[in-house]
Amino acid sequence: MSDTRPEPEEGLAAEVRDMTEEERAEHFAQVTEAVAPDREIGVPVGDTLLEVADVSLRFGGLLALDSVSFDLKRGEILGLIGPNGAGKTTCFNVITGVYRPTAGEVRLEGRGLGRLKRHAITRHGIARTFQNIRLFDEMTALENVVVGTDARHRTSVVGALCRLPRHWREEREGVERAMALLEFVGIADRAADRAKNLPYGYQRRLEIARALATEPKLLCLDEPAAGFNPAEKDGLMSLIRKIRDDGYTVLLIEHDMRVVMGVTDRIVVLEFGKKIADGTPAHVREDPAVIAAYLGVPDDGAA
Ligand SMILES: Nc1ncnc2c1ncn2[C@@H]1O[C@H](COP(=O)(O)OP(=O)(O)OP(=O)(O)O)[C@@H](O)[C@H]1O
Repeated sequence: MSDTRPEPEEGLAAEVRDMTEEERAEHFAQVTEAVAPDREIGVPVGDTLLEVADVSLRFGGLLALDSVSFDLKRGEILGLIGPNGAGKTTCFNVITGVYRPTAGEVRLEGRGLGRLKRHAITRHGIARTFQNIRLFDEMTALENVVVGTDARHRTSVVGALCRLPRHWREEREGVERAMALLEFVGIADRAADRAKNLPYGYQRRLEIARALATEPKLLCLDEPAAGFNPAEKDGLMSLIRKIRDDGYTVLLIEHDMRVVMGVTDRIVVLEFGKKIADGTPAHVREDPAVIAAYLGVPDDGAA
């Protein structure tokens, strides 16, 4: 990938490009507010948001997760790494309700997610992106994000069909917030383009915007840097930090060690479905069990 990273001026809607520096600062403050309306900006790493408690998951004869436990603090960027087949995506799938654990429990803000369905888990505040981009190809970038804001709407189907005032207000607010999100992730200049026509890097950012549209407490990113060149990876790292600084908590699966080491506060390492390490990037990098798990993997290559 060579031409997909937004330059500083790229990704901005035309009217923002024409603004003075002061107007832009004011505008971006409003964008930040619109992107995280209910969050305290700049929340410090704090109390426990998510607990993965003794979770096991069996696929037939394969124990894909074996009594895995870790937690995630509010405002933290946590990396989940491990060699291929270690159980990272399975762990995401358990957290987001795709699979139910064979044993153990996932708790969000102390509350077991139990038998909640996927959409209910989204409503409780967990959103994700996918290893293989999943967008509505024929919809515009803006429409893709508006769909995400729908998860928060309170109008009933009857209310929508009867075009009640709340329905219109929510529609309008949804579009405004979606536009702010496109700007936040740096792709507002292509808001009206169909998703399938966007450059690859824009599609990845669009997935993130759509996930943020559900106003998650926890954003789970599954290999967001896959297929990116080094400059694009730098751009992505800045975006992940910006997302955290806006009050979100981030769980990141990523194969690229430079990205993982550069952006996370803490890292959990899985191998063959078991947790083998949990600590700061500096600690994990020196851990003999982690080094052994990764032996033979090139520095900049797959984790
Ligand atoms: N639906 C499934 N049915 C059976 N086995 C599965 C299923 N999903 C995953 N597995 C197996 O579970 C193990 C963990 O897979 P998982 O995809 O979670 O690993 P991963 O760490 O995300 O790997 P990668 O880095 O390659 O994406 C693997 O052995 C995989 O083959």
